[in-house]
Amino acid sequence: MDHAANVRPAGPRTAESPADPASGTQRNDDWEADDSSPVIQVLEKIRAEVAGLSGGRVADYIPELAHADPGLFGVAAVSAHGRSYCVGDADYAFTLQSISKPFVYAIAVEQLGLDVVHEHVGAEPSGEPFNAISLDERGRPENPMINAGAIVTTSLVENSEPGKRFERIRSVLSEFAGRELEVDEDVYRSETETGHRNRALGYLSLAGGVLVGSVEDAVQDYFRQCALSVTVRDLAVMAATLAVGGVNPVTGEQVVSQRTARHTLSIMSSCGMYDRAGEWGLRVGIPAKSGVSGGILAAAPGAFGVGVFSPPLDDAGNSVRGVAALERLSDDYDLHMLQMPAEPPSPMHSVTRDGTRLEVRLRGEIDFLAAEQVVSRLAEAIDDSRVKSVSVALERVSGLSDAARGLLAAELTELADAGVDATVSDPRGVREP
Ligand SMILES: NC(=O)CC[C@H](N)C(=O)O
Repeated sequence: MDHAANVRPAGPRTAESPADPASGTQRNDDWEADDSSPVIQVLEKIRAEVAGLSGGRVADYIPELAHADPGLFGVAAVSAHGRSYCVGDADYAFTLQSISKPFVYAIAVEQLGLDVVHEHVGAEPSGEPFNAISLDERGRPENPMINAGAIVTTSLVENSEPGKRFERIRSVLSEFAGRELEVDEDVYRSETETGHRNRALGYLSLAGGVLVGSVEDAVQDYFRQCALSVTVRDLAVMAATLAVGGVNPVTGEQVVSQRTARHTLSIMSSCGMYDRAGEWGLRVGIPAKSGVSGGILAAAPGAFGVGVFSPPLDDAGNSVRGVAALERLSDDYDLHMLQMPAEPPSPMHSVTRDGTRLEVRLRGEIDFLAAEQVVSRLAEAIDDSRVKSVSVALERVSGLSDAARGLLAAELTELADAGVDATVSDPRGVREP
């Protein structure tokens, strides 16, 4: 493969601001930071720190992958609002390999539902290498992130037109990336000529009664999904799409449901790094997926999508510099998913008492936790003999979750039962489901 031909021209590197920088919620088509951005400086610092790490080996069991230059390194981050930050060999194209697995899992879950998918494949970390020959006691591969489970997951993807299953996979993965992804035919050919262990895993799953259709069809589509060509920027957009509930933050397209995105992040966090999943959870704590070409995709929920690329792998098959870069990023910038969240602003804009009347003005997005604060404050009015009436103002509320709506309604009933006259002003209609 001619790697020079694989270098895409750099994308637009404008420093244009989003249309409404103050809102921070504006979707950005191709908004990419320039070198002066402090976020770029953060990524540059991480690149400098990991550049000297020399361990690891470039994968060669797929012969075409052996040509990769071990010195390549690229990292990209895309924010929940679609702004992108790229450093190093960010436009170098490589193949997705196992990073395709969570996305094909998302397609299967979206089409068939979680329960049907997991009749065919487990959801437990295997503690074994990605190409292990193992099925659980029910005859299912242990999870959809190891090869056996991924081949089964691919076999589950439905398409109304027979033989067009891969086209469906390619098109949804392209929606995740926000651009048309294409197969690297050299890598595909190289794996189909040598990937007999994956065929064996397919037959084992067929014998277990969990692979649907023909093994060769499933394995062919699996090899093609692994050979889709991407850059770290693509990985970061794909990760950001999972991190923000299935909506691509660059194109604005809802690719999968919020629930499917959450299921996918769950599987990535328990099984995405093969037999290093526990260590990864401890040191990085960001749902992630690695691939043997040297890519790692990491999705920090609600915050960032990150893509890293560096071909030399450790003995679990994870990029050595990629792992080190994500460890630093997580630790230095508090991206661990179990990091204590910052205290959110109070949902009460003001609480005032005027004689016998208590007025509570709420603000922002009210979720279950915020509503719990509000109802506990309203409940104090029942014990306060000075208060005869309560007014709750929702003018500044931008949204109420179903759970919050339920808590508020129950507390208003409590107040009424206790003889406190409660009124709600809701000019924006946020109490309507
Ligand atoms: N870990 C990986 O990236 C493995 C993917 C590769 N296509 C294989 O099946 O062996």
